[in-house]
Amino acid sequence: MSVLDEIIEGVRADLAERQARVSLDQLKERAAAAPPAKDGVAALKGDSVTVICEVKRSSPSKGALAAIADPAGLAADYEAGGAAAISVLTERRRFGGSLADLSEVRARVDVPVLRKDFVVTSYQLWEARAHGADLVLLIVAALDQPALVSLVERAESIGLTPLVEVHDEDEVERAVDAGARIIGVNARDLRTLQVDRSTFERVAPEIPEGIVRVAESGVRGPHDLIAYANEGADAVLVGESLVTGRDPRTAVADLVAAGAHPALRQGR
Ligand SMILES: O=P(O)(O)OC[C@@H](O)[C@@H](O)c1c[nH]c2ccccc12
Repeated sequence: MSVLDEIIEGVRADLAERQARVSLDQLKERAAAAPPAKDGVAALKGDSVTVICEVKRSSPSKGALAAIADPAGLAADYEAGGAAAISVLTERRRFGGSLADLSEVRARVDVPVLRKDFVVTSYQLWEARAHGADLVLLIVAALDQPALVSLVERAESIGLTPLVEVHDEDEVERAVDAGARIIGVNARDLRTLQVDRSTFERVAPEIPEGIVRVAESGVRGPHDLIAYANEGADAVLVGESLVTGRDPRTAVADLVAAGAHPALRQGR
């Protein structure tokens, strides 16, 4: 069994517990009371390379990264540094996250918020919306094609913008066929946890014009952002280097400044 399979097994067990506690109707009521979803595509696309900053306590590859007692405070620092969106890991067992983190972050920031989890059923989309998410991660490697297609459609129909994650050329084709408007190329293969920064360069050219291209994982600082930008990234998604660094606000500001450099505009 791959790491991804193991994670999903745990996600399904936790999901069954929540489903027993909160009915879909209740979730839909909460979603209806949530503030309307913000436009995720508009937030990520622009003249500059934008930065999505992640709230992540631990990871399967590295274990504990940061305690993050105040996820909303961290998100506020990210926003003050110029983050275009905030990603909140809500998976509990391996990443130490929760839907409460998502709600707290949502209440604090104005930029769009992404629910980062292992979504396998539309119940989780309603949860995301009920807790104020604007974007939701859908991982191609975790879903068969009919499930991917229906989750993309359902997400859009309830106002959520899916960020569809791929890590090879075949998965790009599946994401495009499913109607993705934002595709994230993850340099970390979730089956092996290996990070390979050349993945983006190889896979991104397969993403058709007009779809937002996000480079995910392995961004240590401005030089990695610039490399991804030169390979065609519209946005980068950064977690570990921000949560383990001393000054997240300044670290984000440095990334945002690099992403706004006029030299990057050529060829974009
Ligand atoms: O911490 P990093 O290397 O900066 O990576 C962030 C983000 O890309 C990573 O957390 C991630 C990308 N896709 C995922 C899917 C599930 C869980 C986590 C992820």
